[in-house]
Amino acid sequence: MKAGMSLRFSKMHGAGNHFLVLDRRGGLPPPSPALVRALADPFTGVGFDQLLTIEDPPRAGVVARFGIWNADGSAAGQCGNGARCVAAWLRRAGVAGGERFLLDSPAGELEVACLADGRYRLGMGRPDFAPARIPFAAAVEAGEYELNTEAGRLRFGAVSMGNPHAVIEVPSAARADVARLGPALQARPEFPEGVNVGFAEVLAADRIRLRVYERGAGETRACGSGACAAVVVLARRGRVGRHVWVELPGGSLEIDWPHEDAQVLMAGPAAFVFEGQWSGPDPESQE
Ligand SMILES: N[C@H](CCC[C@H](N)C(=O)O)C(=O)O
Repeated sequence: MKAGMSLRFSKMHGAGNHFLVLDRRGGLPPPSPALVRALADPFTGVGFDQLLTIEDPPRAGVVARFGIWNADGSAAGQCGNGARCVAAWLRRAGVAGGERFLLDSPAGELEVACLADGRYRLGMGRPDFAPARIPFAAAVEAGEYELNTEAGRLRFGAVSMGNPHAVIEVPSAARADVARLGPALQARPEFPEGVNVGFAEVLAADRIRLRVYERGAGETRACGSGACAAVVVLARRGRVGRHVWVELPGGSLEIDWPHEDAQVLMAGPAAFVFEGQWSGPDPESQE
């Protein structure tokens, strides 16, 4: 994008996980990492956890594709809360017509269902526990791992939901030292592409509390793929059932994982906050 740029965007959130939504279907080039960082600045930019782009669909039958950038400018493979906001954006724009449609994401196609209560339910794909595809450097797929970090020895489950997740079970999510343990695990070389770190407190077989220190964004008020990751890790451990309410600081998500080979279903809200226009110099020339 050239000097003296101007961008129209939508500001949205899904359970408090907040986004800038940029329509690229008119041929807008992908945002540079420098532009993402400039827009993410809460003081001189717009402020968000992720920037989501709306893009032309890769094939007939798919309504649109969306791209995902974390606030630090890094690209991501999946964003559950963001996918619901993209679905709401496409519905309001009249691009998506019916109650059910397909979206394409960097992690593949997602089935969207618009629920009568105003929430959106997404098929988030099947969890992948294979270390090589998380990616996580482990000799064998153990599901559960331990690592010595600068914040002490941590025990966690590891899984990909199209993006990498580590889930640590804690006695109290409120008292978890998220700001110290999250970066400590992310710093480990065993996660060569980084990792989103979830801190899960089991309240009942169908209810957990969760906080997530996200890759490229820090602690967010909610993480959709993180909620899916926490449920599948805890379900495999026998700590929760197959239908779980996940209570995050910004709201609740409803997760279903019918059986070991099934895809994970996530239902939750999507909200519009405001429409805006950003103008500024090309950050590429500033960095
Ligand atoms: N930070 C994540 C992307 C956003 C995921 C989260 N906001 C969600 O709702 O799934 C990553 O780098 O993999």
